[in-house]
Amino acid sequence: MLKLLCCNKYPAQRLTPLVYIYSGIMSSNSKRQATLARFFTSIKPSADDQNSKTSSSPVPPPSSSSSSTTANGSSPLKKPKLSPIESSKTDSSETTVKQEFVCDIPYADVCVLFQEIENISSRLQIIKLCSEFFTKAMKQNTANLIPLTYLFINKLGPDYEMGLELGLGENLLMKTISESCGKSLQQVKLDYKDIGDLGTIAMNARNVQPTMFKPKPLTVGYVFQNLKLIAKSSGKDSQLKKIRLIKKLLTACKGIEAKYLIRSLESKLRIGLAEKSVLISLSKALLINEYNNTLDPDMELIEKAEQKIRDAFCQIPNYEIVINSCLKYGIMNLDEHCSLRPGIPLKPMLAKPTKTIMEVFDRFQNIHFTSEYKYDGERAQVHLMNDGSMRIYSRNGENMTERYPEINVTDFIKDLNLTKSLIIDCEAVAWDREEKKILPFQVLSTRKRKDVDIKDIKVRICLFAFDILCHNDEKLINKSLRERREILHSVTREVHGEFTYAKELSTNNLDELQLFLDQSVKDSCEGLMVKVLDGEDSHYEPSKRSRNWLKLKKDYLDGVGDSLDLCVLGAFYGRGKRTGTYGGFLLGCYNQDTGEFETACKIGTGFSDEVLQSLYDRLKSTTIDGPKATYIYDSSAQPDVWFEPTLLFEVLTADLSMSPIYKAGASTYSKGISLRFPRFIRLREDKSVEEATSSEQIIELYENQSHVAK
Ligand SMILES: Nc1ncnc2c1ncn2[C@@H]1O[C@H](COP(=O)(O)OP(=O)(O)OP(=O)(O)O)[C@@H](O)[C@H]1O
Ligand SMILES: [Mg+2]
Ligand SMILES: [Mg+2]
Repeated sequence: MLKLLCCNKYPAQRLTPLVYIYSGIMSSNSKRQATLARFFTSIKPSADDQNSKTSSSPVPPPSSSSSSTTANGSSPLKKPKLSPIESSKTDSSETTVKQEFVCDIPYADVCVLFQEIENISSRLQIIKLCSEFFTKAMKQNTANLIPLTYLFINKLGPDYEMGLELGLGENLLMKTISESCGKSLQQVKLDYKDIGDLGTIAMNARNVQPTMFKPKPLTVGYVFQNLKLIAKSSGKDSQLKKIRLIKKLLTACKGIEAKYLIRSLESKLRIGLAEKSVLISLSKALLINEYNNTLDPDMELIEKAEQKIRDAFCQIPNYEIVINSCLKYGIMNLDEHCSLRPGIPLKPMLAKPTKTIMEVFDRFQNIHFTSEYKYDGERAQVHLMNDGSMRIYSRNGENMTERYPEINVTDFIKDLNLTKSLIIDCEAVAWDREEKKILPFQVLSTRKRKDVDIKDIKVRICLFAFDILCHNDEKLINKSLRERREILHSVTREVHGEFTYAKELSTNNLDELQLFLDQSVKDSCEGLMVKVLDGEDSHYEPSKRSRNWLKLKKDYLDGVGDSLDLCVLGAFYGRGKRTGTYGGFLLGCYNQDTGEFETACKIGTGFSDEVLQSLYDRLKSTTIDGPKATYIYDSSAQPDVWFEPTLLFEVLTADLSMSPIYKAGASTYSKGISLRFPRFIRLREDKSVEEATSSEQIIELYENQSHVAK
């Protein structure tokens, strides 16, 4: 049915003969391909096409924000649009893409597809449906791919662009559904207890609601732009603005649309569509398009293409740029044209935990390695751009430049005539200027995160640099660490107490390494980072938790080797001294395959009275009536109150054990894994809840315990 829908709606017949004529002259020359692609995408539709489109997809609701609609509400159907090849530059100079998305595809078609996906479990079948959908959509206009991809992966743009997060809370959504679908709030709440899905509740309510005027069909472009407006609503009336915009969309919803609209607003489609499947489908559609529909790519080729997209995305986490580069240069040539650039935060390389120095030696037998102090602050990726401006990004790509107004990267550059741009990887650490020493992480976390006025800064920071990833637009990640270090030292200079290099030692003597580890702790560090120094294994691997970087944290050597960052899912009321606040919390890890939170432990140790009070003040407004459908828990371990997932605790554990009650990793193991004697260390403000320790990581830590490994 979907096939029919798509075929009728986006007629390809007119393209087909041209494809055949031109396929004879196609070569791998990407420029020629781009010219042809431009030609194909700019073909004006015939009157027939327009009519068939008009009959199946009438005018979208008028909106000042919808550029696909004219003032009188008529749709400029398939007017010749610029393909992304023309409308969006992907030159290395470009850092932000200011293109509004026009996409006339009926939103109902997307929802029909979502429903089909929800009803099937075969990943291959899902990929087939998605890639067919993308292929059809591309025939109409290749630019359609961008809003579609974002809708499919529950995002509105790159993570590093501020203000594009949805994930609206259920209280706001319940209020809006009640107001726009003619149900009392109490009834919506009761239904929610019963059904557990606001999307279904909104759909059911919409479908029995009498409507005076037949709403105009929604298009993908219109929905996408309004979702963006909702996410971007800020200021004192932001809640009202959001509600108004959601109502406008909801009243235009028909059939199953309200269900998926509400779920998109929650940023959880819950149809079992993993981002990986979307990327494979996207790769397939791009390959088919690239070969002008003459190729039926096999899985091996598709997975190769998908890997290219993933690799590019780790360096430029922006689907718009990555997709446009695929269209312009060809997916297999992506690595030559789409790589890291100053101004866009690449995904940082991560390390694997180890529990003993011996483990390090086992891993790095016959390998040149180097050790650096592991500073305990926050990751800071410092960018200098060609226009002389600078940015500092956090571990998850958040722009933190405002947080550090006292930092001026040009102060640390040896010769500004020779260095126009760069990206360096550092740890920002609180620094005592009088005593000239490192201050604990807790001091750093007292600094405001936003709107920092340089006059008010009490806690100064020092940047400890440990890597350089790009210099004068030349990417350095495929050079050895030894070479990168040399470049770092040759282009920057130390400014005491503001910018220094991470202390390093290259030795393969066990005693010397032990002394260096002990010294690092005396010097207020967490331990060491041990890294491969030469050869391919020492290349910088964006976003990878690599075995080529090992962390050795002194405090955790007796436990599982590392701390864990778990999401707060619920709480238990305090008794005795803790009456009036929460006395304990239910924590969970994040399953990246399913998007679910799996309970891992109850925690009540490590909190001061002040911390408990501030946690109470902060968490009580995130209370929800019952557990979310994405919480995997056992009924014997239910907390007194449940929360929206908003906050991570960094916790320490004596060890990990199999549990009859907790569910971490339970989708892979017959039983779940839980933390024994968990202890709160601190809040993890620089990670989003999806960046919580994953179920996969917990399984790995569990299996690495000596008694389990045996
Ligand atoms: N010399 C160094 N080289 C690399 N990273 C360092 C160094 N010194 C400090 N770091 C910090 O250590 C971090 C890795 O260890 P850490 O245990 O703090 O990770 P995390 O932020 O808790 O993330 P995860 O637990 O997911 O790995 C890096 O992301 C970086 O912020
Ligand atoms: Mg750290
Ligand atoms: Mg950690």
